[in-house]
Amino acid sequence: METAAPSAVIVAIDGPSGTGKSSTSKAVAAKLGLRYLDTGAQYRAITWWMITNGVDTDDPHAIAVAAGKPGIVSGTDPAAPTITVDGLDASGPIRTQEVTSKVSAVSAVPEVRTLITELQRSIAASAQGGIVVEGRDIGTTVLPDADLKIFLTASPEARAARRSGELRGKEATDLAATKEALIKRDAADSGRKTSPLAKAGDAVEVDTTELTLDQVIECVVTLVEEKRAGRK
Ligand SMILES: Nc1ncnc2c1ncn2[C@@H]1O[C@H](COP(=O)(O)OP(=O)(O)O)[C@@H](O)[C@H]1O
Ligand SMILES: Nc1ccn([C@@H]2O[C@H](COP(=O)(O)OP(=O)(O)O)[C@@H](O)[C@H]2O)c(=O)n1
Repeated sequence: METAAPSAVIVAIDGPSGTGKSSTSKAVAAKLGLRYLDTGAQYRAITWWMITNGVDTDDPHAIAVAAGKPGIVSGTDPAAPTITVDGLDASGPIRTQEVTSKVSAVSAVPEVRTLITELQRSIAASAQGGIVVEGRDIGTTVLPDADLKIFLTASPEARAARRSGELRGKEATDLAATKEALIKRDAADSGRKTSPLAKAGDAVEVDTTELTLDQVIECVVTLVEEKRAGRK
């Protein structure tokens, strides 16, 4: 006899910028009836708060002192994820190039990471039916006991092309500048002392360079279903 309801599953999806983490995670969560958490949005939200409140983002001490002040709330419906800071919708302002250029410095501050990591763990713990959590350190640090860990990669060229396609029309950008900014952010995120961007030893690596988004989604859905079925 087959068992009935699938058990709650926690999926960690990590990787550098433009590998498809957000698009894949949202789609997988929606298909499988799981919640969805964009942890990058939380680091962007705290960075936006620092900028709008005049905190010098080049001063780790000032960032550490202010880290506990903003109230960040993430909505985890994959069809309509939300992020608010002190009750204000931050989904637009957190995507500006100014925030993108400063987020690595803010997210490298240990006090910021401790607070945001606690928030992420409590969100994951309260997601009764399971959740897909995407970021940089989910499999290594935030949820080391996740049922399934995926590490997405893609060539810098493919990632820059995807990002600049997204930015076109919003803010002036060109491919070379996008690629340079992306490589710089990867280096900062991989090189920081506290929970750097890294593949967990037990993560499944998926190179998305030559795959369509649908193929990546299908691949991850299959891996989750295999986990749920207890076949792996
Ligand atoms: N496999 C893929 N092939 C082509 N475009 C993709 C693929 N995966 C994602 N994209 C596109 O690339 C952009 C960045 O994807 P996103 O999911 O935001 O990446 P990340 O969260 O890793 O930064 C989006 O516009 C998305 O639609
Ligand atoms: N788990 C995470 C997620 C994001 N971040 C930081 O937040 C930044 C923005 O993350 P993001 O996922 O929104 O970035 P994109 O890849 O979508 O551009 C990253 O460059 C990291 O500095 C982190 O440190 N740890």
